[in-house]
Amino acid sequence: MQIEETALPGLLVLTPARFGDARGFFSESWNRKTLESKGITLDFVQDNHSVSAAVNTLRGLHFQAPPHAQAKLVRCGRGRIFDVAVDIRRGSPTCGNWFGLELSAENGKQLLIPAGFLHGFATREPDSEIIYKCSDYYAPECDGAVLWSSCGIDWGLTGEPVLSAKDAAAVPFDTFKSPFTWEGAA
Ligand SMILES: Cc1cn([C@H]2C[C@H](O)[C@@H](COP(=O)(O)OP(=O)(O)O[C@H]3O[C@H](C)C(=O)[C@H](O)[C@H]3O)O2)c(=O)[nH]c1=O
Repeated sequence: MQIEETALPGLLVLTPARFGDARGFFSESWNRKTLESKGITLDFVQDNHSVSAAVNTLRGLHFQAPPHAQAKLVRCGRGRIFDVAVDIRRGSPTCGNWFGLELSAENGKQLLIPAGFLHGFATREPDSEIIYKCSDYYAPECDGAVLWSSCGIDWGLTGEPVLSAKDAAAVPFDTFKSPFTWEGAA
């Protein structure tokens, strides 16, 4: 398991080992003990799985507010996505900053997103599949969204995004009031 820090504190890129042979490969996509041995102690309770048919499908930017904030461990099971997290922890040195990277079935990379971040992705291939672990259960009453085009993110779209009505009508970042604070803030 390779673990890389990013410019946003707490946001990590994980690359599990792959054991290849003539049949293909085997990989432990998640192992609690492995993460705990690296100091990552998240208690995941729900797995999510979505498939997006069209290229340039954009889902996000979403979060769940406390008391049901979710950390997520995101990977791509088929195709290719550009996965994005935005730091919305008030008082964080990188509050308002975003990070994105390509997750694909081929590169096997994962994004570990702590609570306190917006999450979204745009698909780069048809029928791309995202699979992600969440550290709290779905709580629609705590569900929130920020407009995908209001955070200065370079999504790398090659056409108009395919959006849900909810995402198309989300609040712009500059009027959004984050429910998260930076733990280390004085
Ligand atoms: C998130 C969620 C949704 N649902 C139901 C609610 C709706 O009837 C249906 C589609 O939900 P939504 O349009 O919110 O799905 P996405 O647009 O893929 O949202 C997700 O995409 C972004 C990238 C995320 O990180 C979040 O996990 C999540 O917000 O699934 C559930 O039953 N359980 C759930 O945990």
